Amino acid sequence: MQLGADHVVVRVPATSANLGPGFDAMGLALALYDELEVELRAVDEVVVEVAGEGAGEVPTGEDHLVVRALRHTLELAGAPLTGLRLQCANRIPHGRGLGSSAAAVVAGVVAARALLADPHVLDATTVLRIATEFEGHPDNAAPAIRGGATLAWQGSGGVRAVDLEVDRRIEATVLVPDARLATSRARGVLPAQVPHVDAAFTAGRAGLLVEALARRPELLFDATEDRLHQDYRASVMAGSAELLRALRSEGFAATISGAGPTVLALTSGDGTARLDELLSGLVDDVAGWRASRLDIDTQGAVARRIGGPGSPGDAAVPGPRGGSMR
Ligand SMILES: Nc1ncnc2c1ncn2[C@@H]1O[C@H](COP(=O)(O)OP(=O)(O)O)[C@@H](O)[C@H]1O
Ligand SMILES: N[C@@H](CCOP(=O)(O)O)C(=O)O
Repeated sequence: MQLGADHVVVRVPATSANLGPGFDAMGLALALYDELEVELRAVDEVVVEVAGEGAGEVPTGEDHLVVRALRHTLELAGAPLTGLRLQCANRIPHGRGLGSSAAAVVAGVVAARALLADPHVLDATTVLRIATEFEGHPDNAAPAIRGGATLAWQGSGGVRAVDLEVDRRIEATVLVPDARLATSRARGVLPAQVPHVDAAFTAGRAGLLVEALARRPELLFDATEDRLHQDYRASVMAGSAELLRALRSEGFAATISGAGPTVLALTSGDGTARLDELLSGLVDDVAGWRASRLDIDTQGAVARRIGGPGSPGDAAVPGPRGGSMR
């Protein structure tokens, strides 16, 4: 496959995975974005510039996660390897349970797709498959690619995802601590097996969550209960576990976001005002935490080609269904 562009810009949303009972399956895209610019170079070198989250921390060469995902995707598509310059403006905090690593991987795959002469050779399922190979689980990658809420699963036909309806009344608030926790560490404290009764409890709640998200926000409190991961992880995120308990004891549909330590609260109507009131009263108790209300992103990852001299100008790269990557 030939390359069809040499300069692209990509935007990828943060994601909150699990949503309580949907461990490794459900996720929600949030309007907090990493933006990246990739320019191909004739010289065979990689230059990475990072501003914002991760600056001075992440590698700046071939080991950079975006570069690895981009290279891997171009290789799979049989495109020629070239040097490149990558500029990252990162807003998704790292190691907080807001899908920064999935966003980086999806950014690399989507940038590679946009560079190809025919981006349609990589459909949304293929993009998800490649991203899941890097991440190990598809629950962040699916909403990062598709936007909105998604349910992803791995079956005999490979990894797949469907969109879940989200009632417009639902609002998302994230409570992000300064402290980080690597997803690998939070996965390491999970047991190999869980009691059947807990699996049954959680499966029921995951089904209920689909209905609560779609049209019954008043069911979100029950629907976000989980017995597969949050309690087991409390030992590695004591502050988050305490905040989660406090919010749930006040009736809020709060969960650990992804592998933590961020806490996500889903509210609607009066509940949103009540949460704001509670949080403003807690300011002194929650030093080291930042609360943000984030819109639910509905576009997912988007890419644009930048026109060079003699080319017709900038152009959005259509997703497999014409619009975004959905
Ligand atoms: N934009 C990025 N660019 C490069 N590496 C990244 C980026 N985002 C995340 N990473 C890598 O992923 C790690 C965080 O991944 P992880 O522990 O899964 O937490 P998160 O919940 O934020 O995804 C970072 O420490 C960094 O190594
Ligand atoms: N299902 C995963 C989700 C990890 O999300 P992240 O945003 O913390 O990377 C898990 O719970 O381990």
